[in-house]
Amino acid sequence: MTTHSQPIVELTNVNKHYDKVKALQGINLKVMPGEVLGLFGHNGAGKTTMMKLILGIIKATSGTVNVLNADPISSQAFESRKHIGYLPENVSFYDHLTGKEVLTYFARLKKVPKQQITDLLEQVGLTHAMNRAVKTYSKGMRQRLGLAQAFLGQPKLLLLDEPTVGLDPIATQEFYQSVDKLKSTGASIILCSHVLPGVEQHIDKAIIISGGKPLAQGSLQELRQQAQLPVTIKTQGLNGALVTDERFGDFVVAADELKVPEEKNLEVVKQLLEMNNISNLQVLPADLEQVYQYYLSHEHLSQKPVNTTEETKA
Ligand SMILES: Nc1ncnc2c1ncn2[C@@H]1O[C@H](COP(=O)(O)OP(=O)(O)OP(=O)(O)O)[C@@H](O)[C@H]1O
Repeated sequence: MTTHSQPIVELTNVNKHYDKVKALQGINLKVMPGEVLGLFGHNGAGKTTMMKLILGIIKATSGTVNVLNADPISSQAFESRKHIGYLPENVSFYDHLTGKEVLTYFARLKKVPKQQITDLLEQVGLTHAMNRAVKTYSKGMRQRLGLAQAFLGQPKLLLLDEPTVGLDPIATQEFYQSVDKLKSTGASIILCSHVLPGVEQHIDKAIIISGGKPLAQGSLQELRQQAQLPVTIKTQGLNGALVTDERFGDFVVAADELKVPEEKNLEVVKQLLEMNNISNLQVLPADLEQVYQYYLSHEHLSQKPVNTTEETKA
């Protein structure tokens, strides 16, 4: 039985080569129960390869893969596979069926009680459209139907491959609300994407890969600390006083904006608050996109991965 201290997914020293292509190299990874991992990288970085290894579709060239206490390509994985939900990239359904019929079909395949169908349609906000043909659905509605499909059988592990590609900002937000709801039932989620805006608040930790190699992994806070990215402070009301103030000479990047090393943040905020005419102040830590850009642009400097064994949560 899976206890709370055991990882749901564990990859140890995993390499995957397709002939001469080293699709993954030296991957070490743990995903704990109820944890959401973001898997980030450019096209061809190795994200889908990692998903396929976890699903047991392909075999690692070397290293060990353990998913729900089994090697996903072993015969023992037959049982554990029932507890895995998967939303592939570019999900497609039988367009002439209704949303409810699509889910009924997958529920029968997965041997899941029918009751779950209406519950899940409600959870992803598709109750109003469940009797309409899928061909009338928007891209966002199809993605949400895909998520409901992936969540049939209350999986302990959910794999989402580029789930928000092609979704507008509102649909993306709605999609993540559904993910959060499903996460609250205790499932672990691996979410792979190269669309970063909006993901940040929905993940517990991230791994950034490039050319099959891990560049960094850990909670966002840990990644920010490792990268030593400055905090942005935006001010209002100072009318140019920032630029002429010698104390801020090293930090000013615009008439009302500073970039300050994290350890100086508090000191600078105190100084700013004492200035005449300050009417507002915003402190913004580096976001996921900046963290991602940092690690990719410093790739040549990071010969070895950062934090490959940690499993702390933010
Ligand atoms: N079956 C295969 N045979 C040969 N090479 C492959 C195969 N599958 C993937 N690759 C190669 O492995 C590398 C990683 O591919 P992968 O599909 O995992 O990347 P990805 O990060 O998912 O990319 P994308 O964001 O474009 O989907 C790429 O160089 C790709 O060309």
